[in-house]
Amino acid sequence: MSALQSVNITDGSLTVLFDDGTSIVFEDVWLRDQCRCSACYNSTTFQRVQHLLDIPDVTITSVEYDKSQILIVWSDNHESIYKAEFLSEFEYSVWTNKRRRRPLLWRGKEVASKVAKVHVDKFLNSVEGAEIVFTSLIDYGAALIEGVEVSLEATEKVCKALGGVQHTMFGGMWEVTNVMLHADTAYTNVPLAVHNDNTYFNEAAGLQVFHCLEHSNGSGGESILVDGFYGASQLKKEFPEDYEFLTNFDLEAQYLEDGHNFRYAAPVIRLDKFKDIQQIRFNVYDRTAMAFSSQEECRAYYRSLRNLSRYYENLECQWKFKLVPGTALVFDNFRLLHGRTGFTGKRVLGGSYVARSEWLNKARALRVIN
Ligand SMILES: C[N+](C)(C)CCCC[C@H](N)C(=O)O
Ligand SMILES: O=C(O)CCC(=O)C(=O)O
Repeated sequence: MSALQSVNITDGSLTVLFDDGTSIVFEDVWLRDQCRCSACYNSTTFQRVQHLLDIPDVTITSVEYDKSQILIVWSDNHESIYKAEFLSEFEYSVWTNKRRRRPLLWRGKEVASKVAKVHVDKFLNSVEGAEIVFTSLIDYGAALIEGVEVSLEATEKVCKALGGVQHTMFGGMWEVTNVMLHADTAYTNVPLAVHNDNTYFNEAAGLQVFHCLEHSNGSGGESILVDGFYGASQLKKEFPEDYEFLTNFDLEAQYLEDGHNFRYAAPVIRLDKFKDIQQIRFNVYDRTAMAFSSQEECRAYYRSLRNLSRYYENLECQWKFKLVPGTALVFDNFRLLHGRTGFTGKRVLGGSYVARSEWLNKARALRVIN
């Protein structure tokens, strides 16, 4: 941990030099906003006591410090203490790097040997087991939970431990069979090209959990996963203008069913403020018929989607495997695309969605991510 070396008041800000050479300039309003005294901060709820508009317009009157903390006396005679360890977290590159992720991109079945395979008892009953699963979800976007009793109830316990059952119009825990419970081809036995779910929701499901509860009197029904971030990264290298288009153009998607008309438009490749890929929303089936502002925009739409899709449809980029009863697959619906081969016979897929906020919360609580 960096110790304080010097502290200087420079009109309206404080320049703090740490003994590792790091220098950070803090504005007075920021410092007052971070005061952690009992009048300014509720240490039980981790919330500020006062409104932003009630932060007084004050100046720093005096500063005292040693290696581990700073005492500021304000022009309204309020006193604030700041620990060196707290302040050191706000060096911009340190602060931003803590929030950036570096997923381990993968291409095809090589990932099978890398994703976590954890027994359900270890996942549910040990911190280590949970850490392994969430680390695999962060690194590769998938994990396998083995030894799960072949029932929806046992699968639900896994979904809850991942962050909770996310309820949508499809229900909470669902059983997917080739019976048209909903107006969607998932409830058939036809092949499904790899896709992300819920491109028509304002926020897509975070995780999907698939547990094949039964497949009898038939064949096929293999699951397919592909790393959506890998494909998008390849598109950026080989077709940069298409990448640019798909990170800016709002593609509209829709889900229609009796009594339901979900519709949402967003980029197929969503970037965060660091220009890192944050989400893929790729589903060839749920696209609406769109009007375009120009012929060029229309042709860019088809060209860029097809170029991206070629990575996702490239068999060398796909991990194809048969889910068997007892093993629950969990994967990141913001990153991985999933699909299946056609099948015959009776096939029952149990599972649920898990909201992104909820599973990232679990991963953060485990300190798998910041
Ligand atoms: C069965 N389960 C609820 C998982 C999916 C339901 C259909 C999802 C739709 N095909 C989409 O891509 O969003
Ligand atoms: O049946 C499967 O294996 C997957 C179905 C699917 O893609 C979905 O439910 O979104």
